Amino acid sequence: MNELQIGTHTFSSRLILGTGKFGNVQSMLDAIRAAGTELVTVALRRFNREQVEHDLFAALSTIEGLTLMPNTSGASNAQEAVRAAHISRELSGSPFIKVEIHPNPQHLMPDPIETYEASRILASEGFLVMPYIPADPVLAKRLEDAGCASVMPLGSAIGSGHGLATAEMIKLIIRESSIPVIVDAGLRSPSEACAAMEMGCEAVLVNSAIAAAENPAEMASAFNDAVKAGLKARDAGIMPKSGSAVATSPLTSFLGKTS
Ligand SMILES: CC(=O)[C@@H](O)[C@H](O)COP(=O)(O)O
Repeated sequence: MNELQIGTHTFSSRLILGTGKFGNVQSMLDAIRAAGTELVTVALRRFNREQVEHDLFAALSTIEGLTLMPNTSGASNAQEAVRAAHISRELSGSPFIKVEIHPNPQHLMPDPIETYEASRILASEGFLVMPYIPADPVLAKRLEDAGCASVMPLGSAIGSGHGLATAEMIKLIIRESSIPVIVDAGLRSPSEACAAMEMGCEAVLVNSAIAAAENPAEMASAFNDAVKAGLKARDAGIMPKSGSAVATSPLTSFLGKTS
């Protein structure tokens, strides 16, 4: 199966995990392994420079081949996000940064203006910028032109479990985009991840649906299967929809005689 290419990096897995909301560190590590994921996002505010042996960064480094994508969650404007990105690169050594600027805790919607500004600056500094954005095709194209490595439109509000509420807008983004489009946020069940892949997304980012499941590792494994199934179906060529019924019985027999 073909690989996910983000900037100069390639990944076999199309499932990106968030590391928040897990009941404990072991549950998070088990879920990451079960998901087969190679890229996880971590909020910068959760790195702990003073207690390396206990912190999340140390725990994640026990998983071989795992790449970190620090995120700027907690930043309320471009200036704060850029500062967070600089610190995160120093601490993690990762070239990836998920620009996440949502100033209003009531709905956590990304601020498109501040997100664009931070992404433009960080891309010009050589970061592999993965901005979390509203499902807006115009903004997505502007971010691509600004040098972002991918765009990550929301399926629905973070942690809401409302799935692919923005599906039609995401399809427009995919149609216009030359960089990977990754659905980030709102997915509730593996079937939605499968649908996102069938639709043409290059990957999905999931946190709440896995961390809040009764059995996070089993759910991570189910998402892993679903993402693979969606990609496989897309590559196999999904039949077009028809406005009317199309009989499955052929009008001519195998011998070429009319039935
Ligand atoms: C962890 C992270 O980056 C979240 O902000 C992300 O948007 C995931 O959303 P869900 O928790 O809805 O999967």
